[in-house]
Amino acid sequence: MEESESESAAHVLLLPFPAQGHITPMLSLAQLLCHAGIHVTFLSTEHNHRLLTQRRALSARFPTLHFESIPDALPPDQAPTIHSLHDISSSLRSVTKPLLRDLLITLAKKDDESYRSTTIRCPPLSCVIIDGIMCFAIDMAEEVGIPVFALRTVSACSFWCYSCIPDLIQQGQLPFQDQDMDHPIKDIPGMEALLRLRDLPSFCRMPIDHPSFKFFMEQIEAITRVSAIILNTFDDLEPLILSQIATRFPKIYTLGPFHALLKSRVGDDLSSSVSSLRHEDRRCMAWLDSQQSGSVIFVSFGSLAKLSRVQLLEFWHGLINSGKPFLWVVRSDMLSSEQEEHATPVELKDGTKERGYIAEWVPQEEVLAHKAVGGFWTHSGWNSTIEGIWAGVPMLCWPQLADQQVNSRWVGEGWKIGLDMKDTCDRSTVEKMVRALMEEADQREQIFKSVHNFAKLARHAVSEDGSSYKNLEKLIEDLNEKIVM
Ligand SMILES: O=c1ccn([C@@H]2O[C@H](COP(=O)(O)OP(=O)(O)O[C@H]3O[C@H](CO)[C@@H](O)[C@H](O)[C@H]3O)[C@@H](O)[C@H]2O)c(=O)[nH]1
Repeated sequence: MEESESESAAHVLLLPFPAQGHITPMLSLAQLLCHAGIHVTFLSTEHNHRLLTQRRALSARFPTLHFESIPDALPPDQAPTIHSLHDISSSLRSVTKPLLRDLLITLAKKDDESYRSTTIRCPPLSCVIIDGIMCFAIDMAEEVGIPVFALRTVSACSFWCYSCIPDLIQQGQLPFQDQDMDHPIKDIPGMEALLRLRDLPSFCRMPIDHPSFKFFMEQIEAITRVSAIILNTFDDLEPLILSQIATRFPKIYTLGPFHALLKSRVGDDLSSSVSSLRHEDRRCMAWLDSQQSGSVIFVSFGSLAKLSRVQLLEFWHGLINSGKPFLWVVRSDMLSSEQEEHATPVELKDGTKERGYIAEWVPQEEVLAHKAVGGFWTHSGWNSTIEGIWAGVPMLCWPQLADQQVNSRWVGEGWKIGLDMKDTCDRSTVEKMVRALMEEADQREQIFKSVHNFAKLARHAVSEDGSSYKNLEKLIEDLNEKIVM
């Protein structure tokens, strides 16, 4: 192969947080930048590097995309889930952080040796884009003198809510104890009439000295030091909140929905599975083909959610009692650790045959686009939410962690594109909510109208005249300019 050289002089290191919901948007961003000729070093922890089986295909498609790995302290056989945010963040700090410093120094040198073997000449590192919860990397990049941007993989409304937590503490609204969970939160600008205590990010339910609370507070403080924020949202979805964020973060690039912008810019032939850390059960697509249009409720709680056996069975009974056909992603690591980890209750699988399909992992974007799917029961992870909006599918929300509490409130009461059933999980509520989402004509029509409107706005955002498309051009220009400066 002849030696070629990319036109871009920019070389960006992308540092995702090691979990599916963070790797997927970061890898979409990597492809968008490489498509514009920018050199990208995509740095995963060793464990996830091995699981990214499509690395070769991606590097062949994008010659300026380089995959690198960095050790963490997790056992090699550990499933790709976070058992504890605290464990993973302390392993990143103790093991990954010092190595990252050495890597940044190496990549920042001109004529870097590590790329001599490749056919593309790679310029010295010019920018680091970290996941917004990998803030320990800011110190390293500052030390080496490289600008840092942050990709925040949550919605703008969640990001803004996180940013306002220090204010709520200062005003004495947090921490809260034995208070009515429906107590309104009035002091988050832009969402005055919307949130209740139960809608705040889940760590707000913990004592202020809990490691998770401290972890998030550190990130909230540190992220104010980055030069720019990138968000997987689009301007027409969260305009008021984005203007609030701009009062504290002057440089924001909204590029969402990432997966749709990727298809719009790079092409339709890309599989949505390139970033998957798990094996997909594609047989579910044939099962969907056999179902009536709009009849199926798709149930997926993302890559991290844990359920107790009681919750799992309540959900299952509720689904069965609703009488709706369902496609349900039940990961083998989904039962909480004190339960039998790798057991899906036999009762559940056997009893499902006639009424639904249970899968370990599915091609979610394809499933949401299938005509048989008429509703999406989700944990309100941001990727799932924005994928649901893009697909125009009404949502039922059962949030569990972190930002999910905020997203589900916005889905139910902000955007009115679904129903929020947070903090409940008994079978009769599940049955009632599934029926309400799938059957109640007036309500369904309202939700449909609203979600279809946002799906239309999302299509505009990623088109050539749209905000996300233009913001990407601006980002590329700015990344390239940094080299000249
Ligand atoms: O069978 C499945 C199930 C999920 N997915 C994909 O996995 C991703 C899941 O992401 P998300 O919906 O955001 O959920 P989590 O995996 O829980 O993501 C974590 O990261 C998100 C982004 O920061 C946060 O919003 C969540 O709260 C946090 O739990 C999505 O792209 C899905 O399409 C599949 O491809 N197949």
